[in-house]
Amino acid sequence: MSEQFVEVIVDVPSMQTNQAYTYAVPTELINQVFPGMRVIVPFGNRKILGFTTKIISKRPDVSFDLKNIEEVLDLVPVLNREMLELANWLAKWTFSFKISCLQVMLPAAMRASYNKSIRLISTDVSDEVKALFGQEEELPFDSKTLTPESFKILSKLNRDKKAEVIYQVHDRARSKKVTAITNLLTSAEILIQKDALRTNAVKSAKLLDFLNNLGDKTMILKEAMQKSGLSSAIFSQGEKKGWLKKIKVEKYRDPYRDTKIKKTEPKKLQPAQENAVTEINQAVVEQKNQVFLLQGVTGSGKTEVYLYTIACALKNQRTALMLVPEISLTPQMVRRVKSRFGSNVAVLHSGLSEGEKFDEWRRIERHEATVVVGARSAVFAPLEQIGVIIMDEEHETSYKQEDMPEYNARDVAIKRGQWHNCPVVLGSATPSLESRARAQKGVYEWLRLDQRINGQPLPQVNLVDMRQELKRAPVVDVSTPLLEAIKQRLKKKEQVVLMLNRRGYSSFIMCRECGFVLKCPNCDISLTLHMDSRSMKCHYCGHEEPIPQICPSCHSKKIRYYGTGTEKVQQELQQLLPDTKILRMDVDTTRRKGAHAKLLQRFGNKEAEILLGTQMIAKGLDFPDVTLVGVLNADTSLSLPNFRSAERTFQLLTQVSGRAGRADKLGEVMIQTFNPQHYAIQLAKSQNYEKFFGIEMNMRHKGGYPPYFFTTQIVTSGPNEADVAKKMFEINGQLKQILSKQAVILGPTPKPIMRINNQFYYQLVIKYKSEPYLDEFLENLLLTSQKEAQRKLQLKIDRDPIDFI
Ligand SMILES: Nc1ncnc2c1ncn2[C@@H]1O[C@H](COP(=O)(O)OP(=O)(O)OP(=O)(O)O)[C@@H](O)[C@H]1O
Ligand SMILES: [Zn+2]
Ligand SMILES: [Zn+2]
Repeated sequence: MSEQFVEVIVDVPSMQTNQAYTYAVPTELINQVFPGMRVIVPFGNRKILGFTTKIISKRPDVSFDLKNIEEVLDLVPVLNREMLELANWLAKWTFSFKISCLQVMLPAAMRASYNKSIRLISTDVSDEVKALFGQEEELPFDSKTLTPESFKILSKLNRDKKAEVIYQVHDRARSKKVTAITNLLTSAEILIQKDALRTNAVKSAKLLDFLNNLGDKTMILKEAMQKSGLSSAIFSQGEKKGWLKKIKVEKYRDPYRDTKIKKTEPKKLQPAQENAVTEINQAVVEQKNQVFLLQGVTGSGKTEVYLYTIACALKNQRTALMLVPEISLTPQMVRRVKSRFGSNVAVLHSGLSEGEKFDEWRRIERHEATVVVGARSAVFAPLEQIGVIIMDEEHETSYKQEDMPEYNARDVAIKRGQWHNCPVVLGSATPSLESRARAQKGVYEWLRLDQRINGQPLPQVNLVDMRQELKRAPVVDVSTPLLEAIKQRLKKKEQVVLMLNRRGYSSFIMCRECGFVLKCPNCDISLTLHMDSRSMKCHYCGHEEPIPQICPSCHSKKIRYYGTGTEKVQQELQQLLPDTKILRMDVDTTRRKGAHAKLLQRFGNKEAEILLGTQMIAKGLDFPDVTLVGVLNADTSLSLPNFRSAERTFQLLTQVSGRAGRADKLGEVMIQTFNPQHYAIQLAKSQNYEKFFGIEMNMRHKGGYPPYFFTTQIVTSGPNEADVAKKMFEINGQLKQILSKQAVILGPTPKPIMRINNQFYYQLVIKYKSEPYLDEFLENLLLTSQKEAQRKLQLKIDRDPIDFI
């Protein structure tokens, strides 16, 4: 008799379970299991989800009995060979567990949910316990639904073997079903039924006519009611008479069902665009894997270039993947792509519900959508035969995921380009130093768009020296020159965008008498003032408390808030400009689903003159009437202890400046700064990326930072500071033995925010050029660190970290 076995990666994120486990396939499932399917398997005393990675037809040589897989959740594999190999690579590259890499590729709805319940297996229990169960045989067993006391009692029962815990696995992936009708009658039968009707049975006659027209098609009931003008009761009667059948059919949850999008035609390309398109399309047609850096100033028509290359891929029977940062997935952007490629487009971003994401994913998987536009995780979209991969704003840090697996979508995009033999286009007005340096060396093909469309000049950028302003007037957020400029634009009925740079910045409370600052009790960070909820909140652990009226330390009443929040600026501005409508866009006003899109739409409809926001307004916006952009505080991101802070600041200022004067009206930018001499600010003023690149590369060279050196960061955390520090010094010692003289170790040091949620964080950073033993050492480190779970120590390894803070 033939036997089958499968290798399964189980849903237990730990190093010990990082290797595949072998299970037997029960007879009834033989030849129904393939690599890349989700299965439910017994594991210890539980049942859990797993992914099959390999089918084996020969019994493995082991001394123990192999357990059977319990259930197969998928009819066809949900991960193909490319994805399985990509997951292996990703796990190694990012020092992550295989299961985390497999899960990250699928929509959240396809992860299993686990329920635990507890059941009594002994009658010898206290009255307290009996009361707890009441009439119930089982109770849900988790610390969220139970009170802490009940949870303790039940846990003890389990330890005393008087109760058992039952584990259940659920597949959360559900398609949406709606009622549809099918006709059960032939035309001849319809005639007979009609003849038999009484003359006043008008509605039945109408239904029969409708069915006759419907023929053998299936129609969603709602639509049938609309088309026929008949009520659902009439259709139900028809069902009883045996004329029609009601069935359930699947309906995609379409996030864009309410948006009507007109078809648009490609624009006539300008010469620089033409040149870029020709180069990229040649690679598309020849199926040549090549990475392009498309460096184009803001408003130079990069997006139009992307659309041309997507069209070329489709013409060659291939698909296309376009990645954009979450924040620029604006309705404007989606509209631009959908208006060109219609229902071929699937959109994936975090604003969609779990169900919508699942349905978009399946449209791609079933080849019903051939163009994907999406944020970071869309890089794993299950497209086949990819003809071109595009990454807009390639320098954006949001392409890097913070949690395991800590991947950079740029690396994954390039990897997928190799698999599909297709070009990868990295686009930006301010490329990351890494990419720009590779273009210089010829590793990437370098394409440039140096002019704005129609030869429009880049906006004039002026600096406002806030040190001078301070001498003239007390602290204000909006300086006199900026306020004057705003007033002028308002007079001309033009629009203004104001940005408050909040990176590493927040408003906090300080006592003017004794200097006391209100801090989070769990973290080493001051609490942030939130006017909307009238409370102080910790941005790291969520702790919340009332705003103090008197200083908790010296009881003085002179406690007040410092720093600038968008709300405070809005209030201040509203007082200065009472008749002006100001829209505020920040985390607080965009929390609700679709709020981001609505705010932009209102601004686009000119319902407000001023859009005031955090960096989320810096990207992608294309509004023709915006002629003034103001930056309230250019410096906050400069002062962060981060080797990329100049690069970040330059990029942000250039991006936001690019929002001004994009159509036929001239644009102007005003940047308020305390460091007008700083090269990042000066070069943002002259909008000279190339010069900035030269200076910054020099700085990186001197400091030994990327792109000259690679970096890897190791972070250990735990509840006991001494344990954490000891572990880090231990690692430091081991590293010194395997690293060459060329490598440098920074640290170990406490992280700038050392304590978060009562966990202590220490880090060290390795800077290196080429270290043959490093990867293996780090993999081993991860493996052994798992055994330290008793001391509750956590270890995280981050290759190419975005920053060290
Ligand atoms: N060939 C063209 N002819 C006419 N208009 C064009 C052409 N290409 C692009 N445009 C228009 O010019 C404007 C700017 O183009 P686009 O948004 O593609 O620039 P971008 O380089 O992506 O800008 P940013 O990086 O600032 O977001 C858009 O309104 C776009 O419709
Ligand atoms: Zn906190
Ligand atoms: Zn005080």
